[in-house]
Amino acid sequence: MPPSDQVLTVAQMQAAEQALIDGGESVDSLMLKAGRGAAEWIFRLAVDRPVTVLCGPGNNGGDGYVIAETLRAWDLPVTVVAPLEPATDAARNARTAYWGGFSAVGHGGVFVDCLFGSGLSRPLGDELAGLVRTLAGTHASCVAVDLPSGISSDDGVLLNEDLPRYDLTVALGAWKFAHRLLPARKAMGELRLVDIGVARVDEAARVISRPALAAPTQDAHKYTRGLLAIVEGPMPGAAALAASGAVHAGAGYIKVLGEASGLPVWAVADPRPLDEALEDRRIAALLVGPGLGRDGAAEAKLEAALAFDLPTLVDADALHLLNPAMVAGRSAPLVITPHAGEFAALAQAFGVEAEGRIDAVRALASAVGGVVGAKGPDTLVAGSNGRLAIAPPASSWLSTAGTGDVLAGIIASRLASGDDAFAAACHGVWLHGEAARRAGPAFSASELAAHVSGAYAACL
Ligand SMILES: NC(=O)C1=CN([C@@H]2O[C@H](COP(=O)(O)OP(=O)(O)OC[C@H]3O[C@@H](n4cnc5c(N)ncnc54)[C@H](O)[C@@H]3O)[C@@H](O)[C@H]2O)[C@@H](O)CC1
Ligand SMILES: [K+]
Repeated sequence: MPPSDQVLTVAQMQAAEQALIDGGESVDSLMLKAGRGAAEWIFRLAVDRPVTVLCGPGNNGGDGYVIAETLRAWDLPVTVVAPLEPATDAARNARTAYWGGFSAVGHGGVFVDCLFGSGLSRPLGDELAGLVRTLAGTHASCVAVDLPSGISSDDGVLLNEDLPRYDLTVALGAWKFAHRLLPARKAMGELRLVDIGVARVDEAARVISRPALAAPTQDAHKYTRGLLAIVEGPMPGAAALAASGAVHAGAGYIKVLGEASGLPVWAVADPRPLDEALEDRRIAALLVGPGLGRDGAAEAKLEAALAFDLPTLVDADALHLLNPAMVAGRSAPLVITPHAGEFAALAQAFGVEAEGRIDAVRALASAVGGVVGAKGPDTLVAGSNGRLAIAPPASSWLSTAGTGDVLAGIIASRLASGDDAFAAACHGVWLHGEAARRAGPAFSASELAAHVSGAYAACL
């Protein structure tokens, strides 16, 4: 089986294919594996309906001829639409080996898009884009092979407007970024992966999967499990929500540095001046930002918190105050969790200029010297060393107020429990997504927090 959690760039995919070719495969043999693997999924979807395969000029088109011939041999009615001649040897060979018919358009059953895959370098011209739309509109089901045509593989950007939605996308050899990132992911329907023998690529991005977490040891006490201190601001509800997320995610003791009115009874308030409160040597990790405000007092609190050089998560309001001087000279782990708006403010404060979202997230992690959890419907986690992880799709019900505070509490709790910063962010993102799945529809942030322990139980 291919490593099903790895996500490859086009360049990494080409290098992986080259490694297979160096090991004795040929492009033609890889195309046969890819095409036949895809044909199996299409056969299941088609049942006995006719199939129209749209074949482009490159190796994605070559896959299309293999698919068409395989389905034809399995007695499905198949036709090929080929607006462009094959332009690679492997695609030409695959076309020669196809014994079925051609037509200008097909209609009825299943449309299989093999026009372009990872080699698409520019938007589809009007004629080709129109053909894809027509075929999608005249068939009951649509399947994309490797990628829907018109999508940029490395960042999931749509190169054309009004692209069709597919029922199934069959990825070949490995996931590409477009399979995991919006807006492309929205167009793909169900995702399946065909094994062509691609090996593990060490430096590849990963999809975040269920972590293996430990239960407290027999001799554990609240301090060995980790004391998380949350810096309170003028909006204490946010700190309380973060505390609720944190208590279910591993830390043994949650302290709120402030007046902490309205806190749950299990959280301990420390109303002393922040400098004094931070002297507590038992603090294993700090969370600063939720409900902090953005005024001078908030800035002073953030500065004081970061100066203690403890494992720290900076979130929410504090992300609008963070600047390079505050993180210079720190050596303890740092995690920041900006949503898109906070990310833009940080990119400006840290002078980050990058082309696409992935490069920008990596560049910010490097500039901050920590881990960035770039929150959104397709959350990315980047380490300052270039490591990258992508969250699995999560419940859209997470789009409600306070869920970010809960996430901050969960990740900070993992930091207090001893996870390294990258693991804390990945584990936290997974627990948060799983808690949302368990919470079902239309939950409040506090209900979400209550489901974190169930998500944790799934990791034991
Ligand atoms: N390289 C390999 O060993 C394998 C590749 N496979 C398939 O090969 C695909 C990649 O093949 P290619 O690199 O040939 O790429 P594509 O098949 O995506 O097509 C690239 C071709 O289309 C042209 N092109 C790009 N954008 C265009 C546009 N907007 N309008 C018109 N022409 C355009 C390019 O000049 C090139 O000739 C993968 O997605 C996968 O389906 C699989 O068969 C497995 C093996
Ligand atoms: K395609």
